[in-house]
Amino acid sequence: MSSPAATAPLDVLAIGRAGVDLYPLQDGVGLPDVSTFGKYLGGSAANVAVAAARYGRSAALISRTGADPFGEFVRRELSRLGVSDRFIDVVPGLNTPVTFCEIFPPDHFPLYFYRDPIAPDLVIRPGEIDVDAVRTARVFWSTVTGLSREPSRAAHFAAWDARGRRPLTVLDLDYRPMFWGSPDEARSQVRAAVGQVTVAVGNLEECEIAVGETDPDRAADALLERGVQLAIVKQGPKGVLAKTRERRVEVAPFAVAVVNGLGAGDAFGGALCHGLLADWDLEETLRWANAAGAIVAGRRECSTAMPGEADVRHLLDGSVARV
Ligand SMILES: Nc1ncnc2c1ncn2[C@@H]1O[C@H](COP(=O)(O)OP(=O)(O)O)[C@@H](O)[C@H]1O
Ligand SMILES: O=C(O)C[C@@H](O)[C@H](O)C(=O)COP(=O)(O)O
Repeated sequence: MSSPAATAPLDVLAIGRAGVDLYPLQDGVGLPDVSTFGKYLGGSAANVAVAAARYGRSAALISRTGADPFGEFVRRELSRLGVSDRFIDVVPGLNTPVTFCEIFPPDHFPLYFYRDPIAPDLVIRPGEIDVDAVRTARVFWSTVTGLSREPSRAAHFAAWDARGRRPLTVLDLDYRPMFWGSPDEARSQVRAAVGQVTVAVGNLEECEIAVGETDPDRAADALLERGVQLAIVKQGPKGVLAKTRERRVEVAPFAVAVVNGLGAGDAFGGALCHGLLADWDLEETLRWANAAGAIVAGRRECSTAMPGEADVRHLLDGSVARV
């Protein structure tokens, strides 16, 4: 795969976490008993960019790594997987983040993030944002982790200011409690961020942080009331609800034998970008995104597990029964 030309507007520009996922090669055991690990590109925003690139979309990631061999791996792997690394800088003195998980199918996948004292992706400064790239990207994708610390928080707001709430400005509500001082701190930052975007996507726990609602319909309505044009509430193996001012669409999930549910949300995100860019009907886009999520839930890792068009079509064409 080739990286997009530096001058052309990107289909998808994401900003956020990039790192190394070290995932157990044994399932059903805790980390004290795991003996071997696989090494994969990780980080939610990186995964979404890779997922979009899999469908032929031009994609780039704004992020940072440490000045270490894992940082080199992240940049090399992004490029190999079709995501431009031209907005990835090195932060001297910090380590590239490493993430471990435990794999207890079908529904228990605890994550262990090693991002202390601060992850390089949280030291992106406002003046370092390529505002032209942010303004012209067809999709600008961000996640709420970027709001958890300065200077990254100011950099996100600078990017949104430059973009001016232009469609398709997406916020992944991706709330990870361990990155925040308190849920209340997250609430106030995420609420301010919702007012900058046109699409919000999150699960029920994340919607509670964003708008104080845990009922899917009420959560979507509350996001729309804050000026979002498309609100998407993911419910894991229960599927997804999406609302615009005119429409309410609910799409069932696909049944899969779950290996590792981590990464399903990012697969959903990359597929969502693809469907929105293609201007597909909302229901069709969500069916595609659910299928992509299910495929990754059926695989061990995240980035390199992202499906291509043929994989998704295979599932959509009914080769595997729907729930
Ligand atoms: N166990 C599963 N079986 C089938 N589909 C799944 C499963 N987990 C997730 N998905 C699909 O992936 C989408 C995103 O996953 P979800 O777990 O809701 O995201 P997140 O990881 O961000 O919370 C879901 O809407 C669903 O369609
Ligand atoms: O997001 C991270 O920093 C690590 C990811 O690579 C990770 O595996 C993950 O949590 C995926 O997120 P999800 O798609 O929301 O399950």
